[in-house]
Amino acid sequence: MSTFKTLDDVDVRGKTVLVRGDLNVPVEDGTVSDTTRLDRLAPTIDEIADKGGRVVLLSHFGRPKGVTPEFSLKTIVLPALEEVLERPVAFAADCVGPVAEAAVKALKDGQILLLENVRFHPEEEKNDPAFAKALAALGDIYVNDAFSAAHRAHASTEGITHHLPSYAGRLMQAELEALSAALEAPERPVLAIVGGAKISTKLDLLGNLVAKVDRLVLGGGMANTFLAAQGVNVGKSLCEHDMADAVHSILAKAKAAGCEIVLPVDGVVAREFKADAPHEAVDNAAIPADAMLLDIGPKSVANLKAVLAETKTVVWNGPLGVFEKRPFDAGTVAVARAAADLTQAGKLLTVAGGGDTVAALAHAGVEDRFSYISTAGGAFLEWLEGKDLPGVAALKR
Ligand SMILES: Nc1ncnc2c1ncn2[C@@H]1O[C@H](COP(=O)(O)OP(=O)(O)O)[C@@H](O)[C@H]1O
Ligand SMILES: O=C(OP(=O)(O)O)[C@H](O)COP(=O)(O)O
Repeated sequence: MSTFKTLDDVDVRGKTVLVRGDLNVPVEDGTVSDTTRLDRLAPTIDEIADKGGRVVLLSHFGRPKGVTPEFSLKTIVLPALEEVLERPVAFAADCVGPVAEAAVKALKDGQILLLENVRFHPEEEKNDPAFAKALAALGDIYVNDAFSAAHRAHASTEGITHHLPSYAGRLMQAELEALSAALEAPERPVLAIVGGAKISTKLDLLGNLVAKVDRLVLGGGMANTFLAAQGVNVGKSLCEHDMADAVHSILAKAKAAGCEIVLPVDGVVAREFKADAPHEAVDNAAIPADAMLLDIGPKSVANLKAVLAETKTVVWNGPLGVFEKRPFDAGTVAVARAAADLTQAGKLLTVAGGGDTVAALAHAGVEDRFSYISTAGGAFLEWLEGKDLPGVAALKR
């Protein structure tokens, strides 16, 4: 199998290096609530800058529809990045065209420039060849250090590699090595926990994941979507009602593969999406039509603790509830701590990842008590399915 080139294979001195990072960090109250993705990207940026390369950073942030100030990388992410790097980072208000070109031209050896959100151009997600070429025109070489976005065949992760010598960054290398070491031959039973808010974009991967794991526990908006597809009235909960067919197809695949799907049996509901909103725990059959499920309930937590006790390997992406708003963090925190305790007792191997998942595990105080924490969520699960991730495959070409 051909493998990719790394920073060991190139002299970056005096070169303009386009570095694709994943600066899609969780934000709470106008600040970055978890800097893990920045911390883990920093060694690649430092190495290139210290060797005299000119670093031009490319990233997406959120899922904007066109240019929206709320998704600018300038306001919240840029200051956090400068703090992590402990060096100044210049900024250009566009990632292609004259604004970007002028900012790149002004860069000196060892300096760093961040370009505005690549998703402000719809051509990014379409992997438009002309847009990929325009990005590539800004640099001499390309380094992909965004493992967590490697499941996307976008212009800044895939298309650009057709135009520039391409290398893997240190985080990309480290993630692939760590995940292979932990999960190449996992001890069974293997349990996957998938929660969170990204539903339709993660449903596809569940269909394959059920063939790889013995049990699949669902929480968050993903669980709501499964419950609704099975006729449970989930009220005003986060749910993609039009995904019922996809859900039934996954349930059929799980059955054929002998994978047990574990859904919540109860939930914590509230009528307002805010911390300390009046709330109650109810069984699935009693979810009020005007309320939202914001966490799994105590019976579901007890179930999951029992399931964990008979599991050898856990892979986890997506919080089980709205962990950012107390007390709706309780389910995620309880399950995370139970998994961490079993890990520390040497009874369980735990691998978790995802921007918000890492923030949730840090909130639970267990980020150092899992076996491995990945910066990636969806990408890590797709890697686990055995898929050749487009962003990684492009580096191997
Ligand atoms: N029941 C729920 N209702 C609404 N949002 C939820 C629910 N459960 C979890 N979430 C939200 O899901 C988000 C994380 O989802 P996602 O982006 O898929 O995870 P990750 O970034 O780890 O891959 C969190 O902001 C959390 O508040
Ligand atoms: O946060 C990310 O993925 P994750 O939610 O699976 O951890 C990546 O930045 C990819 O973002 P996307 O799912 O909008 O392509």
